Amino acid sequence: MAEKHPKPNFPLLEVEHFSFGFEEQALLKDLSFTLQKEAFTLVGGASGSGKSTLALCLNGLYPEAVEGWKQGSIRFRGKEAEEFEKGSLSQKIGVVFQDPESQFCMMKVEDELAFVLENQKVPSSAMEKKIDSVLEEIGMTAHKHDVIHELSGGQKQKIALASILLMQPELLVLDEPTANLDPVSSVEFIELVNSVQRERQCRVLIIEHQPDDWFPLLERVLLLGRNGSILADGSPYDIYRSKQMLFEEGIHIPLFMQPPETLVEKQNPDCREEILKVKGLAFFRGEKTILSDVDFQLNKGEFVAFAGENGAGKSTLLQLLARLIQPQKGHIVFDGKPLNDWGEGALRQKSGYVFQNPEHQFITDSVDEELSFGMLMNEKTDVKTRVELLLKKFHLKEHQHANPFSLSGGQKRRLSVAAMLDDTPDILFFDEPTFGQDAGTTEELMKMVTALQREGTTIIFVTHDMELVDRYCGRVLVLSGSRLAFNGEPEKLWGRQELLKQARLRLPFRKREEKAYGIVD
Ligand SMILES: Nc1ncnc2c1ncn2[C@@H]1O[C@H](COP(=O)(O)OP(=O)(O)OP(=O)(O)O)[C@@H](O)[C@H]1O
Ligand SMILES: Nc1ncnc2c1ncn2[C@@H]1O[C@H](COP(=O)(O)OP(=O)(O)OP(=O)(O)O)[C@@H](O)[C@H]1O
Repeated sequence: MAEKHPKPNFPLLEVEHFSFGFEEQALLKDLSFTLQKEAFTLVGGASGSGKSTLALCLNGLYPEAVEGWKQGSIRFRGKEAEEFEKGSLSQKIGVVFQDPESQFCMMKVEDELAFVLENQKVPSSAMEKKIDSVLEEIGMTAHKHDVIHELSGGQKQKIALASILLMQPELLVLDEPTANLDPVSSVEFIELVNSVQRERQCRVLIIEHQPDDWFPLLERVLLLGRNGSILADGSPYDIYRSKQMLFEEGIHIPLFMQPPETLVEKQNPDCREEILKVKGLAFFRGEKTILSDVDFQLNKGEFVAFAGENGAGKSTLLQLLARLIQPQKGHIVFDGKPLNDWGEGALRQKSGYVFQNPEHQFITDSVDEELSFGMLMNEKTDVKTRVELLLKKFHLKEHQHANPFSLSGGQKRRLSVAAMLDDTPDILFFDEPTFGQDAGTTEELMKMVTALQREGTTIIFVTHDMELVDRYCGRVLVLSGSRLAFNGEPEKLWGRQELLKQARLRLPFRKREEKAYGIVD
């Protein structure tokens, strides 16, 4: 196919001795690389290494939009970033940010896309055609008139992509685009990006912790080190072969390049003592049934996952169990007593909740205060030592005085989890605790969670990560069509092909491999 973007003699992007920081602190250090041929490049690196910051510098938002400084240069097609008219570089280098919702300005899909075109001064007479064409390209024609906040996570991600595609970017930067998607939506989104790239002949930079599903598309991997400088830059196979270096930096290695995993021995506790009992639970939002007829019980010390497609009601169920919201029908019994009979103080002491959006949890102005807040409330001793330990375990020590809102996505998530892990509560509710985390932190987090489980804490994870379900969970509950569609061991779920399809779940890597080799039917 003919190249859509003419190729002058200049490389697409040249980053030369580029550094960026705030006050004395350099976040990106002396980066030099050129992008030209490769269709897909993955930018990886430990959480906090500066990947999102790099994306913001590339499209010209930083240092303009913040009080930051920069050294060195970024050139696009031979022209210095600062020589571009305000806002025009972000059309050539289009970034889809980590949280697509932060990108939307309008209520409805077509208005959002029209807004983007308006900013580009496209005449109204030409808008409809462009909107229809981009919606067709991403397979969202049927959703033209939909309200954005009523779309599923995967659909929102597609609309965020569409709004960037309308600017005809030559370089498309996607910052953890599949982190919030259910397993099938995630694969579909990757296929979509692949077809967009082939059709438009643009170049794509993917910022991602988990390289697995992107791997077949990747031509190059560029890793940032914890100190914000380039750690490695080369072909995917060469980079991911350096296992020791990746391990030390806490970077995920593709599953197929890891030694055959021995499954973590799941701790299926003998304990038959019930901690939660749910009967006839139903929850509605207006006319919409979110959950109905949900019955199950959990025992002390179990490690349970809630799985299901985007919008299936997993977070809703978790919030109901933690009494953050009230059901319209049904009963919940917690530790032998109706949930509503518990006093607020006693309930909060017995349980911990990690929100899907970590920012919903922050109540203080600094990382160390955030960690000590609960301890002081519960009149704990040794607060300083306990805080130090958590800072160290969660790699937050050098940010202890930072405002929680200024942290990177992964750091925010680590802080929200760490704030719940000091104690040994009876039950811990986690809404997607591992998304956007590097390998090192995921490992550390799972060690701490399983240690708590050994001490008798019941753990509930809402997760899209089937590897995690496979390795750690004794039980998985699948929500589909507003009902509880499965309640049992993960191994049994992996045998239920139809249900997996219906709930938009995937087999974990281990089972996909077995299937590929004909070991299972
Ligand atoms: N505050 C709200 N107002 C209106 N609708 C909501 C609200 N919160 C959730 N919903 C809707 O309720 C349904 C269930 O949402 P919920 O967040 O529980 O799903 P989920 O399974 O956790 O999804 P995801 O995997 O995308 O996080 C979805 O259709 C969602 O759009
Ligand atoms: N506005 C800000 N003020 C001060 N420090 C900041 C600000 N924004 C980001 N940082 C710091 O810059 C560093 C890099 O953050 P960035 O979000 O680029 O990391 P990342 O590699 O994308 O991380 P993650 O994988 O966790 O998303 C972090 O240590 C973060 O705390």
